Amino acid sequence: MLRLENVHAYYGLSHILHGVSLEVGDREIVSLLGRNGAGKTTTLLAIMGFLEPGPGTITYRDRRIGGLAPYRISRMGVGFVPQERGIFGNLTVEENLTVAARRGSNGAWTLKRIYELFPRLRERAAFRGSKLSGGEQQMLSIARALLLNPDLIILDEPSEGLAPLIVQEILDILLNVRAEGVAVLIVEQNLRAALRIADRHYVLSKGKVCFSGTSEQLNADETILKQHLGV
Ligand SMILES: Nc1ncnc2c1ncn2[C@@H]1O[C@H](COP(=O)(O)OP(=O)(O)OP(=O)(O)O)[C@@H](O)[C@H]1O
Repeated sequence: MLRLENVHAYYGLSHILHGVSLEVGDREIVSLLGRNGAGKTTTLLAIMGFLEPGPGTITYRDRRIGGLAPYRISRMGVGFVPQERGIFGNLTVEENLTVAARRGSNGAWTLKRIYELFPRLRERAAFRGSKLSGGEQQMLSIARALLLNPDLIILDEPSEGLAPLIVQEILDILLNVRAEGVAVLIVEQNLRAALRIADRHYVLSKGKVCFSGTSEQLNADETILKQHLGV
């Protein structure tokens, strides 16, 4: 569904990604791991069209998306949940959701279904975005991405700064989302969270993939765990 082949990315003159290749299949949950500064966020920004395209190819459903504007990539069915969450603090939860829904197609994800998946958001429907807890903001950000009816949802460290119980809740939501047919690419610092939900993992180091494999293979690779994941 999503394929990166030998992708390079730059911030000005700084060469950050040095030939990243990875794949996400239909209905798969794939994690992207690595230490701070390894290039995880940069990889997501390159996929979503926020960076000038460098050498390498990025394809989504066999169409090249490198160089397309972010809104076009999201309209093709790629939802993005950025690290800073991107919700409107001065709008209510329901307004945040209806603004997102209006931009989407008449697809499967409706406000009603979103409230079934996120009962907390229904309870908080009249609250302003800025009054939500970190976990609720993260849920709202995921809900907004789903209302665009994506086939693939990409998340940048959704567990960052959240209490373990809320992290569990968010991981359960992502498992439900996958059960509905949506593939997931998730950047994580939290190895346990990644091992819990992802089918396969990629580990980045200095802008290169230094490991790719299943949870079982990752758990068995002590060098990768020690050197690149600090376990
Ligand atoms: N806007 C920018 N301009 C220049 N360099 C940047 C910029 N953003 C990130 N970098 C550099 O790019 C490298 C990769 O950063 P990136 O944010 O992709 O890492 P990461 O793996 O997501 O780590 P983190 O968990 O810290 O977000 C780092 O060396 C970082 O300092």
